[in-house]
Amino acid sequence: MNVSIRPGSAGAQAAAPGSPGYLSGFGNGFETEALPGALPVGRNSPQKCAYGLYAEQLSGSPFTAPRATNERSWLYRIRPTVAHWGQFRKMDAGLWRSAPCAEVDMPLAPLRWDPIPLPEESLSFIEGIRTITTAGDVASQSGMGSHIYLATRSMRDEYFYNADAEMLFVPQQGALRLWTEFGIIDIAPGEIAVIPRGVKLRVELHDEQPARGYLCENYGGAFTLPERGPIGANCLANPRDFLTPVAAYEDREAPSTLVVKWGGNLWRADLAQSPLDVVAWHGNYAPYKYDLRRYSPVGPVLFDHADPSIFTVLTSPSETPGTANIDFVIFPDRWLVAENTFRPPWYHMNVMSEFMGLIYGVYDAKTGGGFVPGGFSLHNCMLPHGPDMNAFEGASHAELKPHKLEGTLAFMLETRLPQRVTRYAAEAPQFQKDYAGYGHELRKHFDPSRP
Ligand SMILES: O=C(O)Cc1cc(O)ccc1O
Ligand SMILES: [Fe+2]
Repeated sequence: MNVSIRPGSAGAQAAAPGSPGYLSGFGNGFETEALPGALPVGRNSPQKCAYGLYAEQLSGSPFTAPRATNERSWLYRIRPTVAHWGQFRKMDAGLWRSAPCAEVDMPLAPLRWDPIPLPEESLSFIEGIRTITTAGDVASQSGMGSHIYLATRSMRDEYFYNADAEMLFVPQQGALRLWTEFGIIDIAPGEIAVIPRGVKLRVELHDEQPARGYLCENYGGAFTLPERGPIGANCLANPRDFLTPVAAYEDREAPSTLVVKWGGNLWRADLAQSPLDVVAWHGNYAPYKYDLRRYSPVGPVLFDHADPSIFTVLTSPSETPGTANIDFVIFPDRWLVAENTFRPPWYHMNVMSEFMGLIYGVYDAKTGGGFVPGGFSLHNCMLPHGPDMNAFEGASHAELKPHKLEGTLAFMLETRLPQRVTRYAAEAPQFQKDYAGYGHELRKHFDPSRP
């Protein structure tokens, strides 16, 4: 295979031999070329591109979107995408579902699952997607899907792109190498990657070790950094920690397949070559990765428990300001210092719907067991939830000296739209039937004679 990796612009992060190189920044206008002079200078569409390449624009926003949300890149490639096009046939989507998907009714209750074990069978990333929840409508470009991926084999001559959604990868076990049209991204648990709508890729397993993780399909507005408001110019997720790959291409003529997710269905066509043939590119519409341990949390330094929005890494906006299509929120290592405060999350009901996962460690609202790494929970629109009995009793009596939460990383996908559970998730043996009643373990402490 002819694979070329070559950092293209000043500012590329130094790459160890064999590892990909990256460009730093969020939403920058990047430029990178794997062969010198492959990028046209000062123009996008020269009469003839260098090296006999084709120019192709990939538009992630309408042409007329305001500058702040206008996203597009120019790709200089061996063949334009239209030449990587075969006879597409609808294929079995396995356990991958898209909204709207009203397969089952679930009890009005908090819902939780144990981790789905990695199977022995051979599963590529695409074959191993199991949808847990869907929200909104893929055709109206609003809402999301939450999935677990289980992968036991690498995609070799198999390529994929998602026309329905931007994809947020949240690995929980095992490392992945994402070979994208824009270059190569390596991610491991603790890191995330975002692949914009329409970007082709194949997913390899590191050392062929099986991998499991969470995948969010974002049907709506592209993920962006939240406003920092009075926090100012620093902390939370800092733009420089987002890494976009330098250009790398495959010049590979071999029988291959391209799977496209479009309109909630999967379609497959045969190709005679790799479509990851982009030799150079420039623009602001590109995949990226981020190490969640670089997140600089800001929180209460005197008393009370702030809203979890202080831990927003990325937000997918809806048309209504402050009302996210999806907020991607994390609960990372941090110091708890608040005085005279019940420090874990409070009991609450929320118009937003909360899907949670645990990458590692213990989540401070659920110390009684049951929410374990690889597991997940759903606290849907206006359904009550909060700390379990163990967490409540512990935090109500704890000595309030500064305490560090360490070795923990939970996350939440919080959407304005109610989430529907798939039949697969409802019937999975990992569904915890008794979780619905955890609130009943909370004892009555009321005593009118003790103010
Ligand atoms: O439900 C949860 O555990 C997530 C959550 C955390 C928090 O600190 C405050 C509110 C909230 O919904
Ligand atoms: Fe919550």
